[in-house]
Amino acid sequence: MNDKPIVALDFSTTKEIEDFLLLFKDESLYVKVGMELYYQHGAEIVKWIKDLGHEIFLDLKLHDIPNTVHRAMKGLASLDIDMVNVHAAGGSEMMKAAKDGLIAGTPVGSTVPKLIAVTQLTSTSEEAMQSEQLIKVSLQESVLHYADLTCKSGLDGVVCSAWEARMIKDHTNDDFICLTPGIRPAGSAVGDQKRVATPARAREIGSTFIVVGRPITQAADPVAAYHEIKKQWNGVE
Ligand SMILES: O=C(O)c1cc(=O)[nH]c(=O)n1[C@@H]1O[C@H](COP(=O)(O)O)[C@@H](O)[C@H]1O
Repeated sequence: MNDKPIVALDFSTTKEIEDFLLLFKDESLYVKVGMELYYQHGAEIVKWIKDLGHEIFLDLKLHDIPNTVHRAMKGLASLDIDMVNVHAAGGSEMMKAAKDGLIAGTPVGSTVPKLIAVTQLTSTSEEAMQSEQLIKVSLQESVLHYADLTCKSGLDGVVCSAWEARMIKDHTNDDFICLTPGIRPAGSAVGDQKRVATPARAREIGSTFIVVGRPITQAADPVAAYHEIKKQWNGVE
C-alpha cells in the first residue's frame, strides 16, 4: 500500500488550489486532479502542481472509442503524471488502446504512468446499477468482472470501493492496484457516496491507495485532517 492518502483537489479556481497547497508547502503530497480542475485549467495546472514536487493522479475517466482514447492518452503521457484512469465499461479493446497510447506518448527515459480502470463508481448502489444500467448480477460480481477484464487487458489496477479490494486482489494478484475513493473517517458526512469505508478499514481490507476529498478539503483545518487520516490509514495509534 502507498502510505500517502491521495488528496482529491476538487476545486475550480487556481486561487483555491494555491491556498490549499500553500498549507502543505513543507511536504510532498499525492494529489488527484479531476475533471473540474483539468477542464478549466488543463495541462498548465498539472505542470504547476508537479513543479511544486507533488505526485499526480490525473482522474479524467476516459471512455470513448479505442482510437480516440489511444490518441488522448498519447497526449496525456507527455504531462509527467504518475497515474491516469479510464472506465472499464469502455471494454478491453479500449483499455488496451489506452495502454498503448500511454506507452507511445511517454518520453524516452521516463516512466510510463500507471493506468487503472473504474469498475463501478463508489456513488453507485447495487439497486441503481441493476435498475439503471440493467446489470442483473450483484454489484460485487459486476466489480469483479470489470476487475478481471482490466487485469486481462494489461492495466495496473482498478478504482473500486474499499469493500471490494480483498476479493479483487485474491482474484487477480496482490500487486494489482485497488485505488479506493469513498473514504470517510468515522462521523464525517457521506454526501453523494454510497459505498464508503474508514481509512483503517480500507487498510485492513487491502486497498493500495485511498482517495480522500471533502473530509480534507472542506475541513476547518485541512492539514490536521490530512495527518489524522494519514495516521489512521497507516495504522498509527
Ligand atoms: O476515479 C475516482 O477518483 C473516483 C471514482 C469513484 O468511483 N468514486 C469517486 O469518488 N472518485 C473520485 O474520488 C473523489 C472522492 O471525493 P470525496 O467524496 O470528496 O472524498 C472525487 O474526486 C471523485 O471524483
